Amino acid sequence: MSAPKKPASSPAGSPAISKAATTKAAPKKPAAAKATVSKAAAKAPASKAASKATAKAAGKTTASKAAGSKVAANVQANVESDLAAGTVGVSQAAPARRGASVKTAQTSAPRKGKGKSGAAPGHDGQNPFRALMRRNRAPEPATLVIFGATGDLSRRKLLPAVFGLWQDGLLGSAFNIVGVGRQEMTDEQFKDYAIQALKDSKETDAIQPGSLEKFRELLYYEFGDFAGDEVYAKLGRELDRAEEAHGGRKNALFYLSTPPSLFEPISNGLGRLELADQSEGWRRLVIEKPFGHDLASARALNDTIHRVWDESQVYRIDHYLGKETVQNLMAIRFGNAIFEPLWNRGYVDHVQITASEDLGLEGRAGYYEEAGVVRDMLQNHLMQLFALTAMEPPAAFDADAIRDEKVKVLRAVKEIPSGRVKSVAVRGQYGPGTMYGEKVPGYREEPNVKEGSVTPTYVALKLEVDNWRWQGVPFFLRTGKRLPKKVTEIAVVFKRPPLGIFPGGLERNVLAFRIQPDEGVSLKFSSKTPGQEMVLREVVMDFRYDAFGAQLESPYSRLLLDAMLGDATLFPREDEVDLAWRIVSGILDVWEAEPGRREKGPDFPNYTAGTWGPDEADELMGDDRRWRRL
Ligand SMILES: NC(=O)C1=CN([C@@H]2O[C@H](COP(=O)(O)OP(=O)(O)OC[C@H]3O[C@@H](n4cnc5c(N)ncnc54)[C@H](OP(=O)(O)O)[C@@H]3O)[C@@H](O)[C@H]2O)C=CC1
Ligand SMILES: O=C1O[C@H](COP(=O)(O)O)[C@@H](O)[C@H](O)[C@H]1O
Repeated sequence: MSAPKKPASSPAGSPAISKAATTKAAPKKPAAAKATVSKAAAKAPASKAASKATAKAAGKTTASKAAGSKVAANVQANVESDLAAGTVGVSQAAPARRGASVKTAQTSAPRKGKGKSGAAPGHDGQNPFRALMRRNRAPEPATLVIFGATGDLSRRKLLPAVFGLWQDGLLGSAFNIVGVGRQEMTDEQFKDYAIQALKDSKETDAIQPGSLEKFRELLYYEFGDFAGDEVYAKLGRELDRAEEAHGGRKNALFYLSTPPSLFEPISNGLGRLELADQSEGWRRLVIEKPFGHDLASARALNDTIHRVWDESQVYRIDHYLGKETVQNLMAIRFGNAIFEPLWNRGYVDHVQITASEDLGLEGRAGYYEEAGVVRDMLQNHLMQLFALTAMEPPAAFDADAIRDEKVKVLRAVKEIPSGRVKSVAVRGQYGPGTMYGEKVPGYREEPNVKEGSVTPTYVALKLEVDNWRWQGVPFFLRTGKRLPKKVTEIAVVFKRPPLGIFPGGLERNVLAFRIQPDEGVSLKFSSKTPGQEMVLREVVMDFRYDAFGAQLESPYSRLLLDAMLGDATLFPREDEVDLAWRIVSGILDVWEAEPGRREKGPDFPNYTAGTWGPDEADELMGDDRRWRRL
């Protein structure tokens, strides 16, 4: 059991932990173990279609930047010249508190896969905004335990996110990772697997020389049947080993990156072996989405989890809350005085929230056939975007103040009983079509989708909020797969001017928060066109997030670090999840009624891949409003 203490070897100067070869008995195959490493290694890192689409999106980013309007270009130029002149109020003298590896990152080539560098330099070639980009707290020594470490999410997102944090020196000293899975593997085999995953993932930061070798030393693996006790007993020994190695407390973050059917057995197993007990160090549970299949199952899951864990130990992850620009929505709303006075029924005509995806099913039929777009995107990501847009200003920027406000506004959403579904919600499923000049199959032709499937891949929804701020202001939400492009945006559309004294110019102003790609904020307003006539046209004032010259971090790295620091601000609380399910459950009840009880089955497919969804979605907006062209 006694693991030798190993000298520091991380780029951040963190002591790495080494496991004595004798600490693990020869692997014994558990009942549930079904494959060997070769199966794991055989899994494709990312589908061809996905990488192609991403590459296209990256290409488009550059193209659309170049094509920005003159106004946009001027505003951008102003921001950059302000930066260069140092007139933006950011102290360049602020000492860098991060480790050496961060300094290297500031001056080194852009990170792999993120496609963003574009530093706007100050006098000394450094972007002064970068001085603000640091975390002043490091987590305590801890073990990150990833259940489902051989899965797609772990391979493509989690391991790269942890590696990025570690390489940036943000994980403090004595951090280590235990992967847990059902496949029989030795530590060495898991290390090989994880290092290969880092090399393959598009999300991995630029790898500093020697980093992978050092990171490898932090990785361990355990396997077993998640329904039994043995695997949790082995985890207990891993925590003893980590404590001996770094002399800290036995802090542990358990990340459930498994199919949802395993959330309860794993939570119970950790409880049975007393691994949720915090007497020897903090213990936290991160749970992936989907959190429940409907309101009843989400409540049952919450109850089961709370038999073992206190709510303060539970971190339900919604990766949209880890996106920089989602957080920037709060910064802009509550860090400025000019927006809040307009943010209400007096000035706002309606709000549009769009999360369109160009990707199709990506081989996830097993999951998606059960979930569909309502559970996959609407109940979680879009409801969170809605809540952040519509909530009242919190009294403080802390977990409970923010989550209390989100809960209040979710509670104010007008119920959607079965009888109202038809008038406020539109569903769709894509048929065959063309994306980026290539033919793509319809949903029903995707591998492993049931013949004649009625699973929706598109939803548009009109939400009404019964409170003083938003009475009479509709919120239109839409999301779908195989739409023409990947774009997530929140657009606050203002009322028209009360009187038109110029030819033209009675357009609605729009404040648009671009969550991804081309992250930023733009304001559309009317301006006089040059010339003798008083003729107005719409122009756009554009702030691009890349003016900061920083690569955007992966949402998973932000959320993992927050969970390790015990900051739950960006994690939905139990009551938020419950309310979001309540809002969508009327829709699910109608759309998933037994064929006999259904008024009329959906006429699927009802939109062509590569188009903006079914026509009914336009009708949902009414005569005087239309979806933004994105
Ligand atoms: N993939 C993604 O992009 C996203 C995923 N998520 C969520 O993350 C979680 C994980 O997803 P993902 O990684 O795609 O899922 P995968 O199906 O790729 O695998 C998850 C892991 O669970 C293991 N596993 C599966 N079934 C069993 C079982 N019966 N007993 C023991 N272990 C099992 C797998 O082992 P093995 O390797 O042996 O099959 C693998 O290690 C899910 O809750 C998903 O909804 C959320 C957002 C995005
Ligand atoms: O959670 C999910 O999100 C992705 C979209 O996430 P994004 O960060 O790429 O916008 C979606 O494709 C997937 O179906 C869903 O499970």
